Amino acid sequence: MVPLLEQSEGSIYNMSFIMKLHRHFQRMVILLATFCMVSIIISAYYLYSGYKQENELSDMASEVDCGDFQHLPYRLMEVKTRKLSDASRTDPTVLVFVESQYSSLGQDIIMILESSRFHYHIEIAPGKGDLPALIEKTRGKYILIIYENILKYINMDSWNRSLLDKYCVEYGVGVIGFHKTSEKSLQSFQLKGFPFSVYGNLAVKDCCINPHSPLLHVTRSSKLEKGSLPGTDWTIFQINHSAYQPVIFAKVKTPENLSPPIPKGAFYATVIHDLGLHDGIHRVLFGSNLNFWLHKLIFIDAVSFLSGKRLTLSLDRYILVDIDDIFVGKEGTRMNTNDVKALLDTQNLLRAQITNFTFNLGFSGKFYHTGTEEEDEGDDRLLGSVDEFWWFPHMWSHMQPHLFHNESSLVEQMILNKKFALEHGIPTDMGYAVAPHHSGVYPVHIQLYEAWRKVWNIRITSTEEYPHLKPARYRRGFIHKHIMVLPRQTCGLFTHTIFYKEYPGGPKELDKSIQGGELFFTVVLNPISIFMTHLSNYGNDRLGLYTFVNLANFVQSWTNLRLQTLPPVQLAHKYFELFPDQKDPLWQNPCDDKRHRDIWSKEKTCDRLPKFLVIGPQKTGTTALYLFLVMHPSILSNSPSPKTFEEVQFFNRNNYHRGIDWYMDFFPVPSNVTTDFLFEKSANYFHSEEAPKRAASLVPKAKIITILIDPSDRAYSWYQHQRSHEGPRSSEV
Ligand SMILES: Nc1ncnc2c1ncn2[C@@H]1O[C@H](COP(=O)(O)OS(=O)(=O)O)[C@@H](OP(=O)(O)O)[C@H]1O
Repeated sequence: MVPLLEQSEGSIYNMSFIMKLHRHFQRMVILLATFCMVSIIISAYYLYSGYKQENELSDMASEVDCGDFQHLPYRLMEVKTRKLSDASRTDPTVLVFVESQYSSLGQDIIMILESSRFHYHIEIAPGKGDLPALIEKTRGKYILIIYENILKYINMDSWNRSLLDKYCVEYGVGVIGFHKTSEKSLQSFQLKGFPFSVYGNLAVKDCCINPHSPLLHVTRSSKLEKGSLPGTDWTIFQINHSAYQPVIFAKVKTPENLSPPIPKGAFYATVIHDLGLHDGIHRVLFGSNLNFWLHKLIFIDAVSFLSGKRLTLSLDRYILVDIDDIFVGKEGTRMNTNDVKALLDTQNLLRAQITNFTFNLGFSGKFYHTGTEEEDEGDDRLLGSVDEFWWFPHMWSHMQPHLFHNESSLVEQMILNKKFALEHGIPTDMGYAVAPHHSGVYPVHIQLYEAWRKVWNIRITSTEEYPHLKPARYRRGFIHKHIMVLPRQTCGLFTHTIFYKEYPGGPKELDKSIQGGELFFTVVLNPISIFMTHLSNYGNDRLGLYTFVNLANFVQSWTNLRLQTLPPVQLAHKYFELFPDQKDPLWQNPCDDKRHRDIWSKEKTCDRLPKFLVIGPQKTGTTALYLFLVMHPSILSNSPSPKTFEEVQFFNRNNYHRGIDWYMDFFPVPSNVTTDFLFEKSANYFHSEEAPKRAASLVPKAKIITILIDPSDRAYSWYQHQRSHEGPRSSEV
């Protein structure tokens, strides 16, 4: 028997064990419950803060310098976009809806498309949203749609909008639009159909690029771009949906009066990308125009991305820097030995950024050693490093070739320069030459072409003048008499730009041009840029070195472009490989452009061009008409051609490549330019594919005469003609 006490002790012991167990269990339950609660709270916190982060992206971003990308909010991670459909079912033409023919943003859009050599079609955006035909047979007519004013797209009537959306989805076509607020617009509103708010009429500053934006191609996400952005009418997008990605951010400068208020110093998207996750259509919206250079760059990339890379610029950029007149310069403005040393050092420095970079030096031997003592030593230092550079000849005495009517005197001048080159070990086989002031290159002075070939075996030259100096984006190349003429670009350095402080328009103009201005976009938009600079840009303040070092730095910081240099012959082949359709020239009247007239030989005239053309067609009585016309005392025609008799047949076939001197030689010099009428009859201009554009270019004001008769009469006459000439088709008729 267990004693009671003991019994009770035992039972007490048992009881306390159970109670302990119970307490432990209770504690465990409480602990577990607490743990669960804490987990829930933590999860809720993170969920909430995650949501908040998405909603208040800009607030988070405001605390970081966007150059430090690892601290930027999670939304800036790589994203999956909806794949663009096969865009090859559309023509590579952009449909641009502009506000008016003269609207400035519309013109900027067109300017970039033209400079990129993309095809486009312009429509004035109608109020209701009526659309042009988008499909031809089963093919889409447009690869991309651009709205200068995105509100025209957003507010179009539902019928047109659903048509456009259907087209975009079916053909994988994206939309680019610009939202620019005016003084009248609301400061804050919801963009109809989009899950984000828009704030307008703002000034913004300090901007950076989302490095994970799938749009980026040419553009490289770089450091924070400090400073105010142009204009005070910016729109910013406050996104709270993961289907939209910011592309560019900027801080708001004037947020005081905003309702609802937004934090000062926060980053907000000025460009957003609708990833197409919602309705299958990619859209890129700009909260301003294209005045800001980074918007221009992103616009180029948006066109590339949304066209499935069919309207895209390659990343290779070839740059050739010519230094003209390396010995020609006023005493006191030329290079001394230190300048030459700096030239060599900079050339080496630039090679790190521009593969194979080499300055291309042009020389006129007559001016060697015509500076001060120090400058003459500079000349010798240049020749002491002759192998470090590429060289190209000018005229011996820097004369303009169009002043030489006689080819043999041009040849003489060139021989003198060649002798100088041989005496000083300057290479004579580069195949490239440039003429002072573009003289003789375009408009073509045929004597120059002939002399170049004979003396130097020149195969390449360059000019800014074809077809005209301005607009620069229309400059083209051509091949004439086996000489490849490449377009030259303008870099803003001339004989008189020798001091930074005295740069035209103020020194900051040069910096602006380099940092996202004209010079920068010249490189971005032209696969090949040949720049002409002058000796005096490398002495004095050495502006030439300043310009190209800073340009290369800027291009490298903000783009993915691969800069390189090629010797002129290879460069020319590359050019016509890229632009084969430019090989054939299109001649213009040299007297229609003042700059061209100035470099057109005084011994030649522009008056020996026809005022009207009888274009055929054949067998319609053109010979009879020709004979009747020449009976008139004021109507004069060409002298006969040995091969084609009264017809010159210039515009239709290969005679065109003989040049305008050849053509004009057929015509008399009119005794009275106003009352005399020169004309030409070539009956096969009528069916020539080339003749219309060639004639429109050279004689744009010429009247055209054509004779139309009953086609069966013409066919019968043609049949007789073929029979009498034993033509191949006569027996088939
Ligand atoms: N005044 C007048 N009115 C109408 N038709 C005329 C006139 N004069 C010539 N002819 C007829 O035109 C035919 C020759 O045309 P073309 O001179 O244009 O021929 S060509 O293309 O230059 O070879 C040729 O036609 P066929 O005789 O039928 O061959 C000419 O007879």
